Amino acid sequence: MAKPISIEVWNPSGKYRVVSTKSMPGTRWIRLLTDNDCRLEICTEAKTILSVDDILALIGDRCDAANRNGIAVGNTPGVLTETTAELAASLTLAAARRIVEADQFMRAGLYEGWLPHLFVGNLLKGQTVGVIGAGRIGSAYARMMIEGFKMNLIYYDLYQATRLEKFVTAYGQFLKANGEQPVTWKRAATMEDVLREADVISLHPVLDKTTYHLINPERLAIMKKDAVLVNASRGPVIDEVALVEHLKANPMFRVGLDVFEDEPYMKPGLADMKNAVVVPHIASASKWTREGMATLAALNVLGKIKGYPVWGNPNQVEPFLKESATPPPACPSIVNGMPSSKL
Ligand SMILES: NC(=O)c1ccc[n+]([C@@H]2O[C@H](COP(=O)([O-])OP(=O)(O)OC[C@H]3O[C@@H](n4cnc5c(N)ncnc54)[C@H](O)[C@@H]3O)[C@@H](O)[C@H]2O)c1
Ligand SMILES: O=C(O)[C@H](O)CO
Repeated sequence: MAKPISIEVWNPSGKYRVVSTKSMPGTRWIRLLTDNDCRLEICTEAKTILSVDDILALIGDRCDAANRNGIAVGNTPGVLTETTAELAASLTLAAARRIVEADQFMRAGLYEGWLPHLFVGNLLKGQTVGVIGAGRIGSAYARMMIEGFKMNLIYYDLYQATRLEKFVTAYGQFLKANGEQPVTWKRAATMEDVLREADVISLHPVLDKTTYHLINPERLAIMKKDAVLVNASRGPVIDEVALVEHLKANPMFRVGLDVFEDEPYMKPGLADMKNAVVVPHIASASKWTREGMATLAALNVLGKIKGYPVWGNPNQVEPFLKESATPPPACPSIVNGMPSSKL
């Protein structure tokens, strides 16, 4: 039997019991629930990852009907795209321009004056950015790198990224009309083509059996020796043991990682590699996104309680996020199609 889990309770006399496994940023999500007759229990345990036993202890045996009939599962896809893409772009720059190494050098008091060879890195302008998985985040990242740094694009996806291609074509024409070198795009026939050609490669596929260890020793071997590899998708997309070996053998090869194969742990040796920039799964950690996630999660719960239908497009959720407006009568995103009457 797991030990009791500490909680903070809002609106104790509320009719509907809502359990949040984490405290979340902002207060709108709390207000939305408590103003609508919910008793909100927020887990206040210091540990970040709750075990299944912990979650069972939190939910307790008071959700029998929900357990028997199946529980609606909601998510919050509409607010993560740009924030996650921006972190991938930050990792790209940090790795290409050796920001973390240089920062550590400076703080260690090692700087004795300007030197031509001090922390020389890679220029992005005019180079090729490779995107594997050109969905929502991959496409947003590609646009940032193309528009921001005038990089050419090569991408690999199972589907054609038509809007992205149109954007690059139009931006290329704009640059040309202004007397600048136009940017170009190419849809690669194979993932290997991207790995061979690109100077920067950012991974944005879903994690499934087709993308597990997508980056393996053979594929690392075909990448440019001074390439930059970024992963803000899911850790197991990279064979991290192979990556550590590759980083050791190729000091000019750099990576930026937001996610790890055995999260929260890193594979042995990774933490010692100066050519790796590592951050603790913070890609979605902007105030706007995290407050948006909390609000959308609360509205999924409320929508189910009130019997609202599911919103038509879970990626277009602006009407739910306006502080001053009443949210639409809908669940922003329910992924298992559980009807409201089942609650
Ligand atoms: N680090 C974070 O905090 C964070 C935040 C949000 C999402 N994510 C992760 O980012 C990734 C992308 O999310 P998204 O919202 O853009 O998803 P998405 O579904 O919009 O895009 C994923 C793309 O991957 C493509 N794909 C699937 N299998 C592939 C394969 N074998 N090879 C190449 N492409 C393939 C799909 O066709 C799709 O275009 C996911 O893995 C998601 O879990 C991470
Ligand atoms: O990785 C993700 O999907 C988000 O950052 C957390 O939900």
